[in-house]
Amino acid sequence: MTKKGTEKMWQELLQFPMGKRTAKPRTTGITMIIDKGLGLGETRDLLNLAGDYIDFLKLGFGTAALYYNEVLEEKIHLVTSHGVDIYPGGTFLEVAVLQDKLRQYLAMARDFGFTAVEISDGTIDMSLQLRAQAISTACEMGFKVLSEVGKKDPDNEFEIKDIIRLVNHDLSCGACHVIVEGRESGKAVGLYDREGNLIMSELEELVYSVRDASKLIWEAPLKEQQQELIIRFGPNVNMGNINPHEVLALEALRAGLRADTLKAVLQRT
Ligand SMILES: O=C(O)[C@H](CS(=O)(=O)O)OP(=O)(O)O
Repeated sequence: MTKKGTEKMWQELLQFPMGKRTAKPRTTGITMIIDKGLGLGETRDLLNLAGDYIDFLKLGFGTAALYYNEVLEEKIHLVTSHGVDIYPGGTFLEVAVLQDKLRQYLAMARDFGFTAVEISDGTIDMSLQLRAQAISTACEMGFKVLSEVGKKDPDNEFEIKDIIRLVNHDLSCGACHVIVEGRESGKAVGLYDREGNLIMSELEELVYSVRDASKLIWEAPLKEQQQELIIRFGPNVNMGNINPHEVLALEALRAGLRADTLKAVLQRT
């Protein structure tokens, strides 16, 4: 029995997703996963199981540099053939910027077949001018451009007003989405406190002040964060840095097929 067939059978019996869930290709309700080294077989399994629920796959950090060429090319082909955009981690671009090789980096990423890139300065310093130039050059080269706001070092954090300014800047330069930093850990970074709780006053200020909050992708690696974002924004909130093994679990949260969001999502139906 095909997956579609199975889903249809359940849907004849039960109404879900509760809340209106967007379908691919999506502009809201995006799920971005962080891939820290899935092999080809694992990637194929993941896409066969959950490809409908994945919009972007990030090859975390600089792991793209560590693949055998043929494996990377095959993986990119496999991922894109499932309608999923693929891009190297922002840290890899930061390495290229530090070495003054931005254009060459973008050209190589395009030659490999990456469909998106991330422009970030989580670890390095980047002038606004260079940031604007990086975003517009990548757009001209045909990439979907995701920018990211936030620093990885908790002692060198941006203030919320700086984050707001950068989000608006990046959207005006052509970024299709702006990622709000949350790292893999989801703790003591961006809008998360040391325990991983969302600092709601900052979140509300950000959402209220940016020109289009629907373009934000919240890095939310922990279930409690995903739950809180769905309760605040609904099933079609954009979320990133999702563990590949938790894509269906997140989709169940979005659809109200999990105790943690069942009532909240039902209320929106
Ligand atoms: O993949 C990366 O480069 C990092 C991962 S983490 O923040 O170091 O956990 O994320 P990015 O959002 O791309 O900067």
